[in-house]
Order: sequence, then structure tokens, then C-alpha cells
Amino acid sequence: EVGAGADWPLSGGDVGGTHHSRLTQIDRSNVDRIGLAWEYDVGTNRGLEATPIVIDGVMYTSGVAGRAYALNAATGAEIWAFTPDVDMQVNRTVCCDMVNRGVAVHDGKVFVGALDGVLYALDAATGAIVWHADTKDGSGRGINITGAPEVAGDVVIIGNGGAEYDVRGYVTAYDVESGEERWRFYTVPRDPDLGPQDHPDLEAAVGTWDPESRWDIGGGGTPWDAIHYDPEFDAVYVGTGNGGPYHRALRSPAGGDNLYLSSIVALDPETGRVKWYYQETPGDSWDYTATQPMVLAELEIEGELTPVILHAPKNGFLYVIDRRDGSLLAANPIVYTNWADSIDLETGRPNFTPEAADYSQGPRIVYPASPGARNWHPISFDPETGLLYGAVLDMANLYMLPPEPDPFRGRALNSQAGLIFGPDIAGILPTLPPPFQEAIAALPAFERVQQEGSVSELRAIDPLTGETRWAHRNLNWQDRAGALTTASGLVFYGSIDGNLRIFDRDTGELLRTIETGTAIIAAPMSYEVDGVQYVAVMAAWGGGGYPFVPHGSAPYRYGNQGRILVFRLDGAEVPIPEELPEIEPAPEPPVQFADATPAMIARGQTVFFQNCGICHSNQPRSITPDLRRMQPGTHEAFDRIVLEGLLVPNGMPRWDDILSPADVHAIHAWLIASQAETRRRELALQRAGEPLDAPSSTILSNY
Ligand SMILES: O=C(O)c1cc(C(=O)O)c2c(n1)C(=O)C(=O)c1cc(C(=O)O)[nH]c1-2
Ligand SMILES: [Ca+2]
Repeated sequence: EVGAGADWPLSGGDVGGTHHSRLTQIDRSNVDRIGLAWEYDVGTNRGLEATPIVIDGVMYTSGVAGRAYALNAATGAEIWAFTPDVDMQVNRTVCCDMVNRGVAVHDGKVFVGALDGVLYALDAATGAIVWHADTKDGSGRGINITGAPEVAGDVVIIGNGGAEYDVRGYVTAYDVESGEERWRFYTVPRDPDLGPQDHPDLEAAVGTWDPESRWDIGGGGTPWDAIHYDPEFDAVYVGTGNGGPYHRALRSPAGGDNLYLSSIVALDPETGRVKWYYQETPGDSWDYTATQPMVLAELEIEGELTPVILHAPKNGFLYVIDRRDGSLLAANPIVYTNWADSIDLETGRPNFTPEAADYSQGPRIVYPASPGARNWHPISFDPETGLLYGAVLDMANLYMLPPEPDPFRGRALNSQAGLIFGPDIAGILPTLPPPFQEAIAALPAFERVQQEGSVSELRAIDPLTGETRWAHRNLNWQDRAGALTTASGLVFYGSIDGNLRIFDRDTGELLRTIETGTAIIAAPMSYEVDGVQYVAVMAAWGGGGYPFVPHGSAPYRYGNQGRILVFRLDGAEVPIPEELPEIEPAPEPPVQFADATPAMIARGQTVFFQNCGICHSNQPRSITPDLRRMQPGTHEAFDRIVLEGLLVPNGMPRWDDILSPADVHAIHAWLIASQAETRRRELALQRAGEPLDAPSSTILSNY
């Protein structure tokens, strides 16, 4: 067994990626004695998603945009900190916050992918750059990195994100010593008119696409998280992403499975050739990535110990796949699903239910939602109980096509779908055109959304049946985190409410709640130095829903200062950050532009949601600025910020390649109108002695 004893040398703890520790010093009898050993302030206020690595008493981990840290694992003393020089223009094509999901450490080097697509090999002792490689392919597409690299033999492999934009996904392997590129595997084919495919295994894939596909948009398939090396079979399992644009009817109008979208692809680490693949969502139309973390395990199946991958991707099924050849051994739903009602074990294919889920026929409420039944939050597998422990979300989305297909725009949103999250559907209904309202209210799933709501839970799950053994209800649908199990029978699991909770793995009993005042979405991990067991977790709110800061969450109360929290027996109390001041009424906006008409303001709103709404939720506690609260100086500089990139170093990209001065003027007019209205409402609330509060809005729409 490599890892998850005293050391935690791989992101997932061990070669299986089980997020399970064999350490037992902390157990049911002494959880009350757990306290803070040390904390480290990373100095950023965006999401933290990495699981740290610990080797020989040193902790290595990553943070915002691909920063990396080496710390003394017993004391928290900084050994080095690395800040890559990232061109923040990349934020134009980053869907889900400036996160990074971890480093790989191998043979004296620390590997980390920076947000702008550059892979760094750092000297593990000093943090100095040994080599770096720009993993972008020269296509000019909106490629970015949020995932962790994976070492396989003498290569290090890294993927990318950007399928909501214009990216054709790929993984690249580099020589660990020199950084020289060894091979690249695109997950989807290119336009066959360009001649033969640029990878031999794409010749088989291209036949599953319409020759008239939207090749300009790139196809998607971005492998933005799980890349898993299996030394037993010398294979690299790559989880691939969703299609771009989302709906197959727009992407590949003649249909087809669209290989290798939403698949697990097993690659040979020496050659980059496909050994086998299993496609989980053929012809994906719902942002159903298969990039969610995998667990490599051995399960007894029909009396035979079988090497398997346990995989619960976004699409709501839990798959057990034979690592030897990719054959499907089991697939059971863990949430309500209506895009397919089951998976045929003979053919390995889903039994689709297009009448419920094909939104090219009109708006559809589809289960699970685009944030997925599961997402990147690590799941834990305890070999003793044979159970998985992880976050599960039972929720729907409303999906709609735009009235007219949007024209292609480089390095911009091209998903070509309007999404409304389950909890918001009823509230948004009255604002939609009447024919839409009637169509949506008549959907059978509308009733289910009203009755069942959206359920987020930590669950103990039997991998072979999908059955839930016990569950703990989370704060709300946005509340999901990574899990850790230990051989002493504990499950560690964080929350956006700022608490780290410890459960009994057998009964689900909540044994201890540790208040920290900082949201926890990353997975805790455990290690031992000088006979002391530690549990560490990175804490800060962020990721997919990062602009939306829900009530009751730690960032709502305390802000979002990122930190690494490390616990041990007989540690201290966790210092809670200071509470944020009360929300003030929006400041007085400038006088509305003389040429602003209702039509211009309406157009400004549309252009805003096409381009800006994915980052700017315009809520007072949002991580990104609430643009209804701009100060006079910001209004004055508005055009220079949006068109000339005045605030690129702060993370606000420039837009002059796709937005005209008239577009930006219209956006600004809409924001001035919104600010005036917000100020009016909030002053009235203040006069009435009511709390100023923002209605939650989670419209993610590109039209
Ligand atoms: O299609 C993509 O390229 C892509 C990339 C990423 C990412 O890199 O973070 C996410 C997603 N998709 C995605 O669909 C998603 O739900 C998601 C959540 C998160 C996160 O960090 O919380 N990232 C991403
Ligand atoms: Ca996606």
C-alpha cells in the first residue's frame, strides 16, 4: 500500500485515490479533544479546493490561480510560497472561479498547473522553477487549468477546462525531468475537412460526430479534474467533460455519441494511445462532465476479487467499471434522474428518456442539474466497510435553447443554453414569456421540483447497489464538500456554514462540530509527524457557485479569507474571523446617460447576462464586486475597465475584442438603472428598520 499512512503523498491519499487514512490516533473516544494545531493564511479571498500532500513532514498544496505552498507540516512554518505570473485575461474563459485542485509531488519536484495554462515543475526544497511548459495548443481558444497534474511513470499529465467557452479539450504528457512534451490526446475530433485527425484514436471517434458539427466552437470534452494513474495496469484514466455547445442538436445536428465526451478514457502513459473507454453520457446535452474523482478499488463481485473504478459523475449514476478492460459491472442511480432512467448492463448504454430531457423540443426540467449529482468534491472509500462517503445533490435545472442560436464568438460563452437552477424556477417563471411559462408549468418534473425541492447530503453509499446507508442533510444545495475517512471509523466533512463535522462512519451519528468561521468545500486529509496525527483542510468558499454567497454561510457572515486549518488532539480553539459590518444602502449612482432609452437599458441587461453574469451575481456579499454598488470613481473608469483592461491584474479581463463601445455603454446604462433602483429599495428598507438583503438570483444564461 502506497500512501495514506503517516504520509499522504498523492492528492487522493493513496494510489487508489481513496481519501482514506489508515491513521487511528484520533478516534470516536477522543474527538472532543480535537483542536487547532496551526493555521496558515494564504492571503486570497477566492475558492480553495486542493487536498494537500504531506511527505516526510512537509505539506505541499496549491491555491488561487495555481499558487503553491510548502509548509512545515507540524508547525505551519512557511518553507516557500510560489506565485505564478498569470495573465488574468484568462478569466474571460474561466467558468468557475480561480481555483486549483492540487499539486503532484515526485522525485524532488512539485508540479502545479497555473490558471493561464502553464504547467510548472518546482524544486520541492526551494520552490524555484525547474521547468515550465505552456500547455496551450496555439489555437487561441479559452484554455485554462484548474485541475491537479498526475505523474505516471516518467511523465506528468495535465488537462484543461473551458468547455462552456470554445475549447477542444485535451491532456498533455510532459517528461518529468525535462518538461519536454511526449504526447497529447485531444478528447474530441477536429473538423474532418482539415484532413486526418491529429491523434490516431480520433479516427474512430470522428464517425460518432456529424461532419457538419460546430467545430468552430471546439466540441468541449475538457478534462478539468480527474486524471488518475493506475500502476497495476499501467493506465491513465482520464475523466472527460461536457459537450460544447451544450445541446447535441446544436453541436452535432445529425446526432451520434460524440466520442469521447463525458467518458472515462484509459490511456497508455508511454504513448497516449487509447487502451479502452467507457462513455457515461453518450451525446451529452446537459453539462454532464465525467471529470468527477475516481476511486480505484478491488471489490468482490460474484465471488471474485475484481479491480474496479468507482465513479459517480455529474449524471446521477454510480458506475462500477472493470479496470482491466473498461467493461461495465454495475450502474445504479444515486439521485432521481430523468435524462435516462437506467443503464443497460448488457450494452453499457443509458436508456434515454428524451421526452423529459430533450430541451431542443422546448424548455425542460432535467434531473440531475448541471452542477451535477456529484461534482469535483472528493469522495472517500473505506475498504473496511466497502462504502463510499461523499456529497450528493438531488436537484433539477431548467434548460432552454436561446430563441436564435448565438453567433460564434471566440473566447466567450458558447454553451448556447439558458440554465435556471431548481430552487429558482418557480420564482423566475413569472418573468418569462407566457408561452414559456405555460410549457414549464406543464412539465411533470415541475411538480417534483415544487414537492421535493433540492436535497444536498453527505451520504454513505454502497457502490454496487447505489443504496444510501445513512445521510446527513447539508445547509442548502450549494453546500457540498470533500470527505475523509479514517481507519478509526470517522468521517470528516466540511460545510459552507464554516463548520468541520466528524461523523461515525457506521451510524452516521454526528460526533463533533468544530466551528471555524470559514467555509470548507475542499477535502480534509490526515498525516502523522513525530507520532502526532493531524487533520488538515483548506478553507474558503468558491468554485462553480462562487458569485452567490448564501445566507447562513460563513462568507456571508465573515468574508472569505482563505486559510489552511490543521487539527490535532489537545489543540487550541480556532480563531473566528471578525463579523462583516452591516450592509449599507447602495451609493448614489451618477445621473443616467442622456441617450439612455428603455430599449438600450434592456439590451444592456441582455448583454450583461450573455457575458458578465457568470461572475457578477450583483449581490452585496458576492465574492466579485456588486456592480449595483459602484463608487463614482468606478463609474468614471467603467469604459477603461471593460474595454481597456484597467483592472486585469485584479482579475477583471478586457472585452474590446467582442464588445463594442455601444455594448459597454448599454451595460453601463442598465447598471446605473439597477443601482438607482437598488438604492431606492434599500433606503426604504433602512427607514423601515428592516435588514437590507439581496434576493438570491442564480440565473446563468448566455442570452
Ligand atoms: O467544462 C469545463 O471545462 C468545466 C470546467 C470547470 C473547472 O475547470 O473548474 C468546471 C466545470 N466545467 C463545470 O461544469 C462545473 O460544474 C464546475 C464546478 C467547478 C468548481 O470548481 O466548483 N468547476 C467546474
Ligand atoms: Ca462544464
